[in-house]
Amino acid sequence: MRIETHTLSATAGGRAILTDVNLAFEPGAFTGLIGPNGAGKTTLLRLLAGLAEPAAGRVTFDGRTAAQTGRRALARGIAYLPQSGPVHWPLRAEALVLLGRLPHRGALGGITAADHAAVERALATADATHLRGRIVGTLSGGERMRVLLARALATEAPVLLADEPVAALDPGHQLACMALLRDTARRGSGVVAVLHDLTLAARFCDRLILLSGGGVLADGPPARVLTDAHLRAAYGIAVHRGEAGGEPFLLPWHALPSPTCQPETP
Ligand SMILES: Nc1ncnc2c1ncn2[C@@H]1O[C@H](COP(=O)(O)OP(=O)(O)OP(=O)(O)O)[C@@H](O)[C@H]1O
Repeated sequence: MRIETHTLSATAGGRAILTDVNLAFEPGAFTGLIGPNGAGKTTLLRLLAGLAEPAAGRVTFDGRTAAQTGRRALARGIAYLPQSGPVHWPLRAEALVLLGRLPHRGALGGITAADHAAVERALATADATHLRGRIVGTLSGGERMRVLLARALATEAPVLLADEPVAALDPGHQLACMALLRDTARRGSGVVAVLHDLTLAARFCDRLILLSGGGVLADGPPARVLTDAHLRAAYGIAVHRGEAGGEPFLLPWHALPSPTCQPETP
């Protein structure tokens, strides 16, 4: 599924968050959505998922609006992994993952062998099989995130939108999760993830979109987006750069006084 935004604008609490955003997301690419706190990453992701209405402009899914596509087709086409928060439902992890299969069920349809197989695959892929019997509310932040990732994977949708999927994970699971998202894109899905770790973003993503100042400050391959000038303008930081095994890495090194944010002019 190809998702496009057309002169998309978003407001929240009476304030403009994003203005005139034009982007296209193709199948088979892993895109990282980066930018400072409050830049509008979650806002954009929810619009891409058809979960929110834009203030102006529109989002299309294979050329059609959310209304034309229909709620059920959207739910089958797009898996949305929200930012991790507490889960208060007294639900076992396996039952939560099974909820990812809901878009595939008919009005009176029961759980099929295909649903069970998809849940098994998703639990294994997210390294969450051993958590299947646990009550979700008792899981640690990282365990909960892996179960929520399994729920998104169980949908087996051609698009996966993930909001800070690695924020609560330990370094080993961060690397595994980023590799999993990249592999999911390699198999043909469109994957978009909100990320704060710039080194992980640079290493694993095909494309980065840097949001800042109400719009897209930079969009392209990681090396073109993560320049000193862009990082200074968006985050107000200077970075330390290096290389390991032929791959570049960068570490946020120190904060600079008063960043200025200017969206890129087309
Ligand atoms: N319901 C709301 N009412 C008022 N302001 C809101 C509402 N929802 C979001 N905002 C504001 O919109 C801006 C963008 O929020 P959003 O969650 O998209 O940012 P973000 O880039 O994902 O940030 P973070 O990196 O902190 O998660 C923020 O300033 C936020 O406070």
